[in-house]
Amino acid sequence: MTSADAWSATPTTAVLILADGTVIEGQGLGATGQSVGEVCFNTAMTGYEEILTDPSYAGQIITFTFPHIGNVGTNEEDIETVNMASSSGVRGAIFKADITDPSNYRATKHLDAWLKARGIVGLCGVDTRALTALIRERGLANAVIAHAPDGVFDMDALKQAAQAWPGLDGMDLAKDVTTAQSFSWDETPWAWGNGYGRRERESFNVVALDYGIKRNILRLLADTGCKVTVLPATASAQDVLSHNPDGVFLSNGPGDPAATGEYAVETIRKVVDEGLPVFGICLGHQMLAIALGAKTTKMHQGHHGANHPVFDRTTGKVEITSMNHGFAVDAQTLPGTLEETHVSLFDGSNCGIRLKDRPVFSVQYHPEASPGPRDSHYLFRRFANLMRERKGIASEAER
Ligand SMILES: NC(=O)CC[C@H](N)C(=O)O
Repeated sequence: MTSADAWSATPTTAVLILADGTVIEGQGLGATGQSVGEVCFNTAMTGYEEILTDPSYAGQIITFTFPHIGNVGTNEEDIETVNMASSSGVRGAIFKADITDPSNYRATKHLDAWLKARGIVGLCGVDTRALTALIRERGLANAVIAHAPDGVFDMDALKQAAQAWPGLDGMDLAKDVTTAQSFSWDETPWAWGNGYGRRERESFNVVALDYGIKRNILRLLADTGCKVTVLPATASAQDVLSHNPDGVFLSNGPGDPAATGEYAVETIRKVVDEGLPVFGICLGHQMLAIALGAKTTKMHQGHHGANHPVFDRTTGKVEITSMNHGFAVDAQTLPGTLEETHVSLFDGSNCGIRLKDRPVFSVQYHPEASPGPRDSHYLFRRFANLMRERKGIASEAER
């Protein structure tokens, strides 16, 4: 069937079809073809390139609520993906307005061409407010996004594909985006890119477990004085300990933490038992919680944006954070050994934990931002202080 409307000046060349049969029509951008995933919405007003290259979005189609996306083009420095060999990132992108020509001195490519080159299907000319309202009402939805320049779509087949997709619940995607080989961050060509990491090194030897790690995490760890060795998600505790780390970092990543737990949980548990300082972000936070006896749940609409207020129970301070998660740690299931340190001021959901008797802590949000505010960068310094403490070195100011 053709859905191009003879009365419309802009014929339909791309569609989004939700598993319940809802059809949203617009104009295609980026790659042609079709892709299946969970539709979420991100409320950030800046940083679309960093969002689109965050490996945690694997299996998801992002609706940008900010209407003008693409105005500053794209460049090589704002890519957050570290494992460039991984192809399984974001599944699609939805914008309100068509993409204008870039107007920024850093731009090297138009977002449309960039999406095409990365195989990301795009849809624009859509009422993103209505789509966001729909997701808020009905919850995160499985869907197919399709782009066909001739405007010909097999709607039934697309709907069936959306219905047949099992969804993120129970899906392990960290194994798809993690690095195949361990590597040292210092030796990667982009490590020194953005002015981070130039600080004189202290001798912190940090192992980062890569479940879908972002570049800015590595930059900030380096900036805090860490020499970072990145290991694949499936690394055993023995692998981790063979590097003789001063601390272990658990990264963000895509998919359902409960499904990722199989190989990661045992490693995390053993590392914690060793008494090593541990710092986890997002998926790393969720898996740390699972490893220590708590449970995670799927959220109704998730948190994706750059202005989420979080309350730090330990200091009484509020920080504005960057978030990207569709699962959350159920605070009701935290064992007595764990303390809830941070909560979301939007919905009260858990945003941070720490072990009462060990140097182990994690947060649900993204202190590395990229994009987003820098309020939470202090957590990297907190991690460094835990390592200093263990080595008998005096702590430095967190903020
Ligand atoms: N950014 C992340 O690490 C996301 C964690 C997990 N995949 C979630 O959606 O909750």
